[in-house]
Amino acid sequence: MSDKSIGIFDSGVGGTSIWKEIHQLLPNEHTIYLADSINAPYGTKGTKKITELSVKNTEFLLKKDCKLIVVACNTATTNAIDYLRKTFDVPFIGIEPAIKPAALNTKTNAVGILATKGTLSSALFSKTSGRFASNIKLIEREGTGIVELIESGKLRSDEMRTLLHQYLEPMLKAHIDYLVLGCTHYPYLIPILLELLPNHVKIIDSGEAVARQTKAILEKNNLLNTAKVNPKLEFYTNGSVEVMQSLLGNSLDIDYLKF
Ligand SMILES: N[C@@H](CCC(=O)O)C(=O)O
Repeated sequence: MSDKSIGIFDSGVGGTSIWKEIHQLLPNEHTIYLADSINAPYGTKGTKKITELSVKNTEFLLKKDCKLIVVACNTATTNAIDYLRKTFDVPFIGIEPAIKPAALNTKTNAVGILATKGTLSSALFSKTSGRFASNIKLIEREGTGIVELIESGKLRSDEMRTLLHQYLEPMLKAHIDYLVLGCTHYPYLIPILLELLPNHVKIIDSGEAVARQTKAILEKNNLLNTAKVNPKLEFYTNGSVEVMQSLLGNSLDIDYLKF
């Protein structure tokens, strides 16, 4: 049993989509979320820079005595998680695009994946796609510009619809029946994607799986918080508090903090 916090970080506000899944599954846990929005997007940076920023984020959360770190960013996971695990003595949970379930279930043998350049060009991604998707057509598109629009509060904008339309077009031409969201900012696009995609295309993201894995690792290490307390929910950002608030809503008792 441990009443320390779960630490969660992302290049910005996107990882709050993962935080929601974790909070829903583990409502007793104290959490500290770190949005490094000033350095977003990570997806256009190289592995060295992404690793450096991920180390800085981890150190921030460890100074706050977190018991486990969730890397709520596909780009940071695919580029830096090996290094983090080697460097810090704390359990890490990462997130990767959910290619496996899409590849196993596709009927058209064509799966679309939208992710950042940093994720799609990583060694971990090519290993995972080689392993699970070698027999299917994988239509990869870099979501250039999407993270920037979300970070600047332009989630529901004409610019966003234009970008998405452009990225989905080649996927629809290839008759995909699954679209994998390979960036934690993208679950916020689902309402718009549902309007743009035909009904038979299913959207998959990895949020729920990450929450289940977080629970399993806490259990395994005897770190679950079994006390019935009101959890402390702290959200640190070096960007806009308003954008973060707009994604999380007002119903939760959250402390928003600048750093
Ligand atoms: N949250 C994003 C990071 C995107 C970015 O900063 O480019 C991810 O999962 O990949």
